[in-house]
Amino acid sequence: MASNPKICEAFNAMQVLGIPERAVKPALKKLLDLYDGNWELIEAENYRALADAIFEYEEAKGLEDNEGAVSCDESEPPLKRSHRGQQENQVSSRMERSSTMWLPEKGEIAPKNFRQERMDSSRSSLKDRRRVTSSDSCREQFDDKKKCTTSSEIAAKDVKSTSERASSTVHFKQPMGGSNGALIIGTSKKGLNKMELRSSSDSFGLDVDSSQALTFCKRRSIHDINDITKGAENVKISLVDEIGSEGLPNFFYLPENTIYQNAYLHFSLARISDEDCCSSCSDNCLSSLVPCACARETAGEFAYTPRGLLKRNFLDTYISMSKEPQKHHYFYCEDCPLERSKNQYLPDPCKGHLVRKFIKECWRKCGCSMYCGNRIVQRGITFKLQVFMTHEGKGWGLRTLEALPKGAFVCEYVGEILTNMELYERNKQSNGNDRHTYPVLLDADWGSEGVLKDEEALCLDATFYGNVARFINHRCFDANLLEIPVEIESPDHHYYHLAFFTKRKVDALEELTWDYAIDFADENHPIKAFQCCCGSEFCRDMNGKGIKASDS
Ligand SMILES: C[S@@+](CC[C@H](N)C(=O)[O-])C[C@H]1O[C@@H](n2cnc3c(N)ncnc32)[C@H](O)[C@@H]1O
Repeated sequence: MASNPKICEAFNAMQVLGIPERAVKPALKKLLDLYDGNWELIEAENYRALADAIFEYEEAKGLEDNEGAVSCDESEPPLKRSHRGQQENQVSSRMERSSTMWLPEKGEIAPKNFRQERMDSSRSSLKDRRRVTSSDSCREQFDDKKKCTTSSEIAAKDVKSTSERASSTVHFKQPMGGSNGALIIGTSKKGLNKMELRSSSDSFGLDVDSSQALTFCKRRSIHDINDITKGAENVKISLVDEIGSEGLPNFFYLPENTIYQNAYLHFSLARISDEDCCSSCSDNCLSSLVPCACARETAGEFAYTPRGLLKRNFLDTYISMSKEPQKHHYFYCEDCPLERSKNQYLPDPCKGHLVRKFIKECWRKCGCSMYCGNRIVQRGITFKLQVFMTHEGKGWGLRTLEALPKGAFVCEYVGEILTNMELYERNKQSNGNDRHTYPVLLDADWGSEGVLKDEEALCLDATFYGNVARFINHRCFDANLLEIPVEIESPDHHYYHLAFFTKRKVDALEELTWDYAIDFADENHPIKAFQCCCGSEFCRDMNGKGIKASDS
């Protein structure tokens, strides 16, 4: 072990991940050269650059090696010190490749122990592996991550179990916070109006076997941690992991809801009647003396203030609906699409859907401008937000980097638009062991029409494709956000946007949370809810970890 404490710490950090000193040494030397001895860069994000450099070094060595077997012989000379320009080239070529990932050959049957399979195949020949770009099917990637069972929840567990195994195969895995499969929980008087779905995790991994060969199962990140939206939003949204416990989450960033397959959505100007738009308005509807037709949905009053915040009376109504849903109006379907999706032939009776108030924004058939005060949600995210690793064991979370006023629009819940049938099918394929995300049911207006067809009963699932809202964690009762249905392009309410607004002032760096309305006591819940560690003194989970905000 080296005497320099910095080096010792680096070795220790890598050892936790199962990487032996001899593999760390050359890469560390190279990095120190490259960064002119700047340890801060090496230590950042729990030695992420070092882990990456080890991979690069071993990969390069593996390619040089005809057999593909990578030797970790300590007697090997360290890498030649490269010329600075050369190193910069290496860095940029690495960045160019950063959106690629390794996948098994098409048609290969998923091996039971995919980790071992990867180890073997990378040992036999790196060339054998197929390089796939991130534009390849997202689903393929999610399916694959199950096989390359990685997780750093994970690393510790793996290291322990591997040290117990004679083969002493150890794994360095970076998990993704992604998910797979889903299950609908319908809005009921019990307060369940969300659907839950399982997630699994991984990103890339490195395996070391007893023959001392280092092989890698690396998944190139599909994310830019400086801006996970990849330029899709008005603002950049960074991702930080001060704890260093997980890899990047596994999903594709989607700034707008997008149809998965069967959902019936038909936006057309012809379907917007004169009562559903304000074609004779101009500029800013909020400044006219008489509210225009677009305020009809909200009883002739605009929901937003001239400062772009939700008016207090609207906010109070929505807060009351989320706190005491039982005091509000429910609709019971004659033939409930949600129950139908669970059992087509003998559906259970409808459990009830909370009737919600909509906000209607001006849209393309309206005469006003994009700066009209009645266009808030459609203008997208404006506040500085950040995805971060929570300390309470909730995984990734979303926080604001600036103070937010009460009633401010933060972001919408964006995901794939699925029919309930499709979501139910997804859920059936879920292995049920992983972190759930919470798809939402778009049932705010199911009561207003007769029997809804399957393709009209919709939900949003941000598991595979979604925006920052997929990182918003649950908090019982006193969450700082609430979700409001917003009509923009479709007057029929089968489809609408679900927008998050602040319930109160929120401080800079505070985590943003919403109440998923989970009934933790519901034994019949088809998927077991997580153990809640929201920290709220009103936490509903009797089995929760009971971590109060002040404890963290
Ligand atoms: C919509 S995702 C939120 C983002 C998630 N934390 C991640 O890392 O991707 C919901 C999942 O986050 C975790 N989670 C959210 N709120 C939580 C809470 N209060 N306590 C424990 N886990 C929570 C659970 O695993 C839940 O299934």
